Amino acid sequence: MTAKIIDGKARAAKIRETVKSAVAALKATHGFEPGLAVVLVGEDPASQVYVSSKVRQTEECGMRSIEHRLPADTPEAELLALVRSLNEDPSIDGILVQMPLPAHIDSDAVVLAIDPAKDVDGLHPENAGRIVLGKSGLVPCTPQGCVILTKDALGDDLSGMNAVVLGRSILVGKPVALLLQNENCTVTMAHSRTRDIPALCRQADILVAAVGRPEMVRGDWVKPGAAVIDVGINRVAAPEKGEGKTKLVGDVAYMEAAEVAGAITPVPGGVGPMTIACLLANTVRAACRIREIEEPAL
Ligand SMILES: NC(=O)C1=CN([C@@H]2O[C@H](COP(=O)(O)OP(=O)(O)OC[C@H]3O[C@@H](n4cnc5c(N)ncnc54)[C@H](OP(=O)(O)O)[C@@H]3O)[C@@H](O)[C@H]2O)C=CC1
Ligand SMILES: Nc1nc(=O)c2c([nH]1)NC[C@@H]1CN(c3ccc(C(=O)N[C@@H](CCC(=O)O)C(=O)O)cc3)C=[N+]21
Repeated sequence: MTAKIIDGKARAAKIRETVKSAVAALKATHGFEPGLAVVLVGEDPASQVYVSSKVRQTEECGMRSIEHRLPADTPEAELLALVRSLNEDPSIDGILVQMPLPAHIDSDAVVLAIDPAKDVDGLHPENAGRIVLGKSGLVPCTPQGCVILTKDALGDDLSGMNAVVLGRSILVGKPVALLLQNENCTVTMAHSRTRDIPALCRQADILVAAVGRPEMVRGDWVKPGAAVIDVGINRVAAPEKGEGKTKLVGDVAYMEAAEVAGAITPVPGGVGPMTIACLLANTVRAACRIREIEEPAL
């Protein structure tokens, strides 16, 4: 079997078109443009790339984008003060603080300081709690993207399917597992202490890999016909491209898994672009909820 490739890049472009139309309609009927603030502390090169694409895509959708780049040694108090000023700023509807933060900053304290109504990353305990309760809040972007791509592959009704989620981080693994449970999947969460992960994975109709281990999931871990959602973004050496060259690989050994799976997301071009598209959609949702106006279907 050769898997259908789930084109996250194309799906993300479609979401951005919908967001763009929704933003134009809000401007015409309510006279405002949603605004997103992205905060980056330090000079991590990968983070700089993501932040630049977030800014560009926000503007392409007709929204306002504000970027704050702070030096790596910024005191926690200063970052907290910035977050509070963004909370108060009526031109800002969404706040994203890029993770990870430098070690001297307590990231829990920073997330807690974000107004939950503007928490477009869905990381504030209030939004995290809403997912646990199965209530609608602001849903974290990468997990939202994973569910959309899964439904594209398997159809809207995921009831009764076995899902295995590798990884239990606050940003990805845990919320993905909860969202799939809210879709009536039977969900198993695996992590670094889980026994016999390959056998567990072979039970999965939906296999989500979010561990940050390059190509950890092998072809013989995949149930024939399964949907494989590869969240991992790992930069590894690529000597075949020349000395000192690198490439991006996922947490799944793509070529092997694609021989067995029914559908699979590539890296790059899978979950990554969906994350940013969902961030833009969340910013529009936040802007509408803050103003108590009807939300467009996104
Ligand atoms: N596409 C996108 O938009 C995004 C991609 N990413 C990528 O997704 C990956 C995961 O990110 P993130 O969740 O933030 O990572 P974290 O490092 O925060 O979490 C990794 C999780 O994987 C588990 N884990 C690590 N090694 C193993 C192993 N050998 N066997 C089983 N479980 C293991 C850890 O277990 P334990 O809890 O026991 O330590 C942990 O729960 C990374 O490659 C990251 O770059 C992240 C965010 C967005
Ligand atoms: N508060 C917070 N929220 C996040 O959502 C968050 C974060 N911090 N920290 C870092 C991770 C990582 N992340 C990605 C976003 C887009 C791509 C993406 O667009 N990737 C492209 C290619 C990227 C490239 O070529 O380098 C792709 O997979 O096709 C990847 C990864 C969001 N994260």
